[in-house]
Amino acid sequence: MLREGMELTLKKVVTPADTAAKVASGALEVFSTPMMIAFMENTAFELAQRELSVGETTVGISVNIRHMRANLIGDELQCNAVLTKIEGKKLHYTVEVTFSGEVVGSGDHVRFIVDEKKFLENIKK
Ligand SMILES: CC(C)(COP(=O)(O)OP(=O)(O)OC[C@H]1O[C@@H](n2cnc3c(N)ncnc32)[C@H](O)[C@@H]1OP(=O)(O)O)[C@@H](O)C(=O)NCCC(=O)NCCS
Repeated sequence: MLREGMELTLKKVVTPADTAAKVASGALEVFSTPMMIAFMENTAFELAQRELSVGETTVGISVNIRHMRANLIGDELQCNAVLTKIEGKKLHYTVEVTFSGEVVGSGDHVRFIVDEKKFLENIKK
């Protein structure tokens, strides 16, 4: 069962697929902001998914993130997500990525609990 205050920490090593040059968010071979946000979303998603029923999942509906420190391929990062507030189907998180104890990026993220089948059926074509 989901409870306010739950948290999860995941690790990841920066790979060549994660760079700004690779995902076209910039020119340099450094850890990209979109892949940092994907790591934050993945941590928040995993935290919720472990507690949901079969057929339920979460989708991301909001991110408000700062990226404060650059990283190179091979750096081992940690992401911590804390479920700060449950508001009906809305799950509010704080997320923080660190490298060697220094903050790489942080911010707020919101996910929404959906029924997988209904969500896909409701997408307008
Ligand atoms: C999640 C989603 C289905 C909610 O739509 P819905 O079921 O019609 O629900 P509503 O529009 O009534 O919104 C429910 C609540 O979420 C809020 N909300 C919905 N989308 C939001 C967004 N993008 N940012 C912030 N709040 C949002 C609404 O303001 C509402 O808040 P309230 O209950 O306090 O009034 C819809 O926003 C959506 O499909 N978003 C895209 C998600 C996505 O594709 N993510 C990427 C894949 S993981």
